[in-house]
Amino acid sequence: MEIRGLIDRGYVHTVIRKRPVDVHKGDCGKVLIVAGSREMAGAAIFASKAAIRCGSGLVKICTNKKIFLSLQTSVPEAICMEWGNTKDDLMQYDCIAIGPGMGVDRRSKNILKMILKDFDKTVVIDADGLNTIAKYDELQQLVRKTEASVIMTPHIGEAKRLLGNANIADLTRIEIASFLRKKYGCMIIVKGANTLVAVSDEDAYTNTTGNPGMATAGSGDVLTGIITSLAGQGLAPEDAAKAGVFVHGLSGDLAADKLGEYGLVASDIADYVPFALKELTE
Ligand SMILES: NC(=O)C1=CN([C@@H]2O[C@H](COP(=O)(O)OP(=O)(O)OC[C@H]3O[C@@H](n4cnc5c(N)ncnc54)[C@H](OP(=O)(O)O)[C@@H]3O)[C@@H](O)[C@H]2O)[C@@H](O)CC1
Ligand SMILES: Nc1ncnc2c1ncn2[C@@H]1O[C@H](COP(=O)(O)OP(=O)(O)O)[C@@H](O)[C@H]1O
Ligand SMILES: [Mg+2]
Repeated sequence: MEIRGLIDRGYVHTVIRKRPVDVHKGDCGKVLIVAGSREMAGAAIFASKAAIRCGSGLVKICTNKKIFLSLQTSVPEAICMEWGNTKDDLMQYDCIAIGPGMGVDRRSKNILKMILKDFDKTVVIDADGLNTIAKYDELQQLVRKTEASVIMTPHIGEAKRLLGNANIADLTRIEIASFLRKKYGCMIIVKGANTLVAVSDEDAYTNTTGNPGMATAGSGDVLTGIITSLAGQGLAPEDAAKAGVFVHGLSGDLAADKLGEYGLVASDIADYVPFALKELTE
């Protein structure tokens, strides 16, 4: 695997376009985000707020009923759904995200299994979605076999778990991506300063946006929402992954210009997504 180039503004301009005047919400993607739990409502809020702010026509959140009220207060545009109802026809969605703050248990395993078996568009897997896959061989096989285009978004700690707790401390980002790619055969985003996006066994790209202010709880959940939204709006999985990390970093940069790096929080990144998209489509 080699770094083929940088993810820069010039490239992102070619994949995120100004909206046609006659567009309607049905054209803007219907996405499902499986996220959150009683202890971690925030993760579901950040991901769904980012997805709606990134332009999705409809965002549905599948989560624990106990956090419906917090979600509906923080992101009233999103529709809440209970875990048990995930069987509701998955193919109606243009993209599905799974993982932020959902916990690692049998229920997480079962939902992942269902999505990987029954869905054939883009699936973004983050956080506890990745931790659950790391725990069950059966899911690891399914990631390799699924017809869906899977995008995994690990930070270094999650990457280590996905590689069976191997010692990866001395590996470069590209070596980590390469091992993950060999094991899972899907698109891999290794997060952190200069996030790396590995789109095939040969090709990887480095992001050029983002700042240390983004080292704050929930900023990865925002990234999940952005990539999911872009894939749901019709970007090819590879473009959703690459443009998604760029838009995420640019939103963080615009937020930091205004707020500085210390006080920047995840909700700010989601709130600045519209400004990043405005800049990119003007
Ligand atoms: N408000 C909410 O609801 C929020 C909920 N959230 C949810 O919390 C859940 C747990 O997710 P999490 O990422 O916080 O914990 P976890 O996977 O154990 O990772 C920590 C381990 O990984 C390592 N590590 C991490 N990054 C690294 C790096 N860049 N480079 C190197 N190492 C790195 C780190 O190592 P250390 O720093 O200790 O050396 C440590 O061992 C998950 O469901 C998530 O969605 C969050 O989204 C926050 C907001
Ligand atoms: N120093 C940094 N520079 C640029 N981006 C960063 C930096 N630190 C963290 N980020 C970004 O913030 C996000 C953190 O995601 P993650 O570790 O999953 O956090 P959380 O689980 O709390 O949401 C990633 O997109 C990562 O690239
Ligand atoms: Mg995370």
